[in-house]
Amino acid sequence: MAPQGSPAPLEFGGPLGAAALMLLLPATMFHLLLAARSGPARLLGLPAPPPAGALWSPAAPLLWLSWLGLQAAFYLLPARKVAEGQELKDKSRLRYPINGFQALVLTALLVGLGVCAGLPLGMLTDMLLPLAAVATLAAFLFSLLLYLKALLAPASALAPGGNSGNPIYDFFLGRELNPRIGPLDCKYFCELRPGLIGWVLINLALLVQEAELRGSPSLAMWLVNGFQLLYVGDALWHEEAILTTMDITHDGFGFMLAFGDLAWVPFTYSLQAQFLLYHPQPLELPMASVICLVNAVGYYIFRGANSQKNTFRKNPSDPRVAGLETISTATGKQLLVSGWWGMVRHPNYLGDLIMALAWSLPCGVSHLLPYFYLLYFTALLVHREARDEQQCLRKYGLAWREYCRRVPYRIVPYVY
Ligand SMILES: NC(=O)C1=CN([C@@H]2O[C@H](COP(=O)(O)OP(=O)(O)OC[C@H]3O[C@@H](n4cnc5c(N)ncnc54)[C@H](OP(=O)(O)O)[C@@H]3O)[C@@H](O)[C@H]2O)C=CC1
Ligand SMILES: CC(C)=CCC[C@@H](C)[C@H]1CC=C2C3=C(CC[C@@]21C)[C@@]1(C)CC[C@H](O)C(C)(C)[C@@H]1CC3
Repeated sequence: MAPQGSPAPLEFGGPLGAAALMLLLPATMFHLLLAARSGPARLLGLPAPPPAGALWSPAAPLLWLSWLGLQAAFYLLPARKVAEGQELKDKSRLRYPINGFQALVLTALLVGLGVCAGLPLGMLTDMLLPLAAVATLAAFLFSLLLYLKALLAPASALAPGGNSGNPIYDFFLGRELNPRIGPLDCKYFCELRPGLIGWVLINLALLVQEAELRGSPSLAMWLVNGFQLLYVGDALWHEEAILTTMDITHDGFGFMLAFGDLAWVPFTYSLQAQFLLYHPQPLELPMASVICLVNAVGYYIFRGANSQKNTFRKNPSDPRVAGLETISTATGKQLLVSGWWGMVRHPNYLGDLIMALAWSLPCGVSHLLPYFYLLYFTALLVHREARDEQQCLRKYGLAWREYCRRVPYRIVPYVY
């Protein structure tokens, strides 16, 4: 265990790993976008190269910037609540507007009005490659600006992780913990608004385009749209909960999150809907009902576990959690050892993975491509679990070891 106060150990394979990821992640994203459009739709193997000019459109930067501007404007509107973040190194707490769900509703109203006025939403699907190119470029430029901005930031504003002194590693992980431009908190804004809401908008455009091509959207397309809308709506409804995640409290804002939020989430998380537009899949009602049940079970575990921990962290005496068994730690905080958090050490990851399976199943079993999200997400959560484990061991020491003894499985009971 690294002693408290020592420099954070290098993650993601250090500078070499960070450099490789900065090339691999955008390459994978474009590979997936092209594979979804190609006839064989192979996850592995090279898809046909895009026709000349398919990666660029002069309208794309304008469209993308307008989208970012619109979401920033919604962020700055009066909020139903202003929440305080975790205590920072200098003992202060930042304030965050809780109006993400409002931004989703306003976006839906605006898009609805646009469609009634003749906006060709389905045509957005032809712009996905150029928009992904703009988002990738923007993520690189934005990360560079954030890196330079951090040079002027006080030491107390720097993240525990992204300040190793190696420019490649620090550019990737992000140096400043909570960079702000005026009232806009860049990381909090990017993590929940343009990418997540953009994801459901892309899904909707794919559904509209399918209806235009084939007369009506398929049942599979409805399911994928419905499940992912529920997931995004849930994230925005419980927006305040993100303030305690490691992305906000531990990770700096660098290329990893900028690219992840602005490009990776909207363009790769919509892969199932993209696949379905180009490769329609038959789905009968009985199978659809089973898939809905799988999603419902996943959501029940995901929401139950996340809400239980959030309620407990806000107020351990809340009657909904007061009866649960706990372990005391030297920091004064307690750890739950019964309820969802007594079943495995990351029950919320288990629920999230079950939902990920339900999002791929409507795409049938003839192709591996729509299962990319499940495979990637398993790798991401296994790695994230290991990172969180290290951080908890550093925070809670022996109490964490005792928790691991009492709750031996990490994500899947009796398996892992
Ligand atoms: N769709 C996607 O791409 C992604 C989704 N997610 C989802 O985001 C959600 C949040 O995940 P994440 O931020 O990784 O982590 P968690 O919400 O699991 O939070 C981990 C933290 O919870 C606290 N904790 C751990 N065990 C206990 C316990 N027994 N009792 C009380 N508190 C405990 C610790 O913090 P402390 O003690 O300081 O409170 C720990 O650091 C998950 O549902 C995950 O599936 C995450 C990444 C990507
Ligand atoms: C491969 C790559 C570029 C990695 C970067 C990782 C990011 C894509 C993810 C890190 C944590 C995330 C979270 C969500 C989306 C993906 C990223 C940004 C999240 C907003 C999805 C909705 C959930 O309900 C959530 C709010 C719990 C979640 C928070 C973490």
